[in-house]
Amino acid sequence: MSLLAISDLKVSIGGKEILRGVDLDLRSGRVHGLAGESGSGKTMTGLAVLGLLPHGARVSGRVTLGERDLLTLPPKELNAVRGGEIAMIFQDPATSLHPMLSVGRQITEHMRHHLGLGRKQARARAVELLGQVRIPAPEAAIDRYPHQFSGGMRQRVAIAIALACSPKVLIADEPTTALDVTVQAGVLRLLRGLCDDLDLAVLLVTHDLGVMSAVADEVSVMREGLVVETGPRGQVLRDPSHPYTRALLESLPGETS
Ligand SMILES: Nc1ncnc2c1ncn2[C@@H]1O[C@H](COP(=O)(O)OP(=O)(O)OP(=O)(O)O)[C@@H](O)[C@H]1O
Repeated sequence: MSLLAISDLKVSIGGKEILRGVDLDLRSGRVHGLAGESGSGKTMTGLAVLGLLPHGARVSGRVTLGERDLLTLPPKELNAVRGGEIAMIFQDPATSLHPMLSVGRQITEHMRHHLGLGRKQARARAVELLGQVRIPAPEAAIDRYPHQFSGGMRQRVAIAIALACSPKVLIADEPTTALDVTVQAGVLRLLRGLCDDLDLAVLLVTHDLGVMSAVADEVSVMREGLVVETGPRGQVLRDPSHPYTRALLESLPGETS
């Protein structure tokens, strides 16, 4: 059964149709890959789920989490869902983390705000989270600042912040694109492991079908604001039914699955 269901999601900005009726189902304990060329609407889909579309965007359709349609939720309730039940990580951890605050502060602020934890409790949980994302020596790492970590470690910190309130859904938008190839696999393995261990529903947005083939259970392919193909990874990547998916696969240099 789907945990988060997106149906007939349409978004237009300034009269331009960006999403033209997107359907996607996310399930707990599954990584759902969302592929497609640049500009196809992958990021907008993630932002629409979180109610973070650019000012002036018009949106219709349904985004249901349990009984609730997130598109019609009052701002206060949506705010509680965002960061609480649904979290997002972005491509570049250098820009999503605050440079002047220690990583511990960034994790604990989030928990104190959403969960109302006390300072000591929040710090203990932050150490635990840093361990969970495999940051070495978490007790010392908690007092460091983002620039004192490598790119891969910074993305792990961003993941720890995203997990702080025990979300059910994690939207990861190109989480390894800005990283050195040597650390990409480790971050993907971490995401896969967290999905399995925490029973998270993960939406993995990427233009990289190689990344997709490494971790996704299901794959959807977007083109020009529509999902043109959805299915189990093996089927979509080995035996695609849509010509656009075939063209994407043919543009890859090597084997994908
Ligand atoms: N703030 C904005 N205002 C108006 N149009 C926008 C805005 N941001 C993005 N768009 C347009 O929305 C469309 C979808 O963009 P989106 O970022 O979702 O694509 P994407 O598939 O994630 O691409 P990429 O892989 O390059 O991130 C594009 O045509 C883009 O030009």
